[in-house]
Amino acid sequence: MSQSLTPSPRIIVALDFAAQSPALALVERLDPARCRLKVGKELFTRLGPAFVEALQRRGFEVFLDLKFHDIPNTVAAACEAAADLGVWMVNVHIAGGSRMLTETRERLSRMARPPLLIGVTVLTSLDETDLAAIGCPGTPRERVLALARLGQAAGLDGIVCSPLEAALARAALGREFLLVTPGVRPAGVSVGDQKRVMTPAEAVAAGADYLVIGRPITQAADPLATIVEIERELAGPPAIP
Ligand SMILES: O=c1ccn([C@@H]2O[C@H](COP(=O)(O)O)[C@@H](O)[C@H]2O)c(=O)[nH]1
Repeated sequence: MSQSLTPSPRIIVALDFAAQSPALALVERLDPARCRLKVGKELFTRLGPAFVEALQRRGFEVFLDLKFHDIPNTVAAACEAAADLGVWMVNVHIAGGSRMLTETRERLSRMARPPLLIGVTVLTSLDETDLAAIGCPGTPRERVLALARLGQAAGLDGIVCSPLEAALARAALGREFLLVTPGVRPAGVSVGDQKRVMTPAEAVAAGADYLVIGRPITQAADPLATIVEIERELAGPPAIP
């Protein structure tokens, strides 16, 4: 899959809300030319496919972030169901294994307009100590790279990683492989439950294609202005005449 060198829009707003009305109130203030939307486990469990369709009717491309992790047939079928919704991007946990990935890749590739298939490497809320506690020795960087290579070999379109691993992943996996990075915080904003974070400009400089940003935008007094501010940060300082 060929990608533009500067995918536009780069910002994916994570819609993590407990109900439809605050989520739609935020969406009404956003612009599909400036961001895509991510629907995760909380809203999808509450509202289901109808909510995704409502966002798409408003002109937004949707990343359905359900991070499937199950046996190959189950994950492949779930991704087909997501594709039937017409979403732009879906994801699975690469730790589900090579057969799960290849089966999903094959089944999506048979569809007329498959979504981008992205693999989660190491959640951005985990550090080396957390990994050790779940029986995974080594650094997040080592594990991200190993999982990313498995995902690339299975034909995924890209990975979810933290911006801290983006440069390493970009160097190892090439320009075409998509890097989707949560764990993004504008300077001075609370990191919350995230552990591996960078600013938007640092993430893009490191090689990230798409920035997943939730609370810094959804909890801002003016979410669209926050997006515009992040876009300015990404564009860099104005040229000196
Ligand atoms: O490793 C991962 C994978 C997914 N996420 C999701 O991204 C957003 C981040 O939200 P913030 O409010 O900007 O922290 C959230 O929906 C997560 O489920 C992630 O953070 N890390």
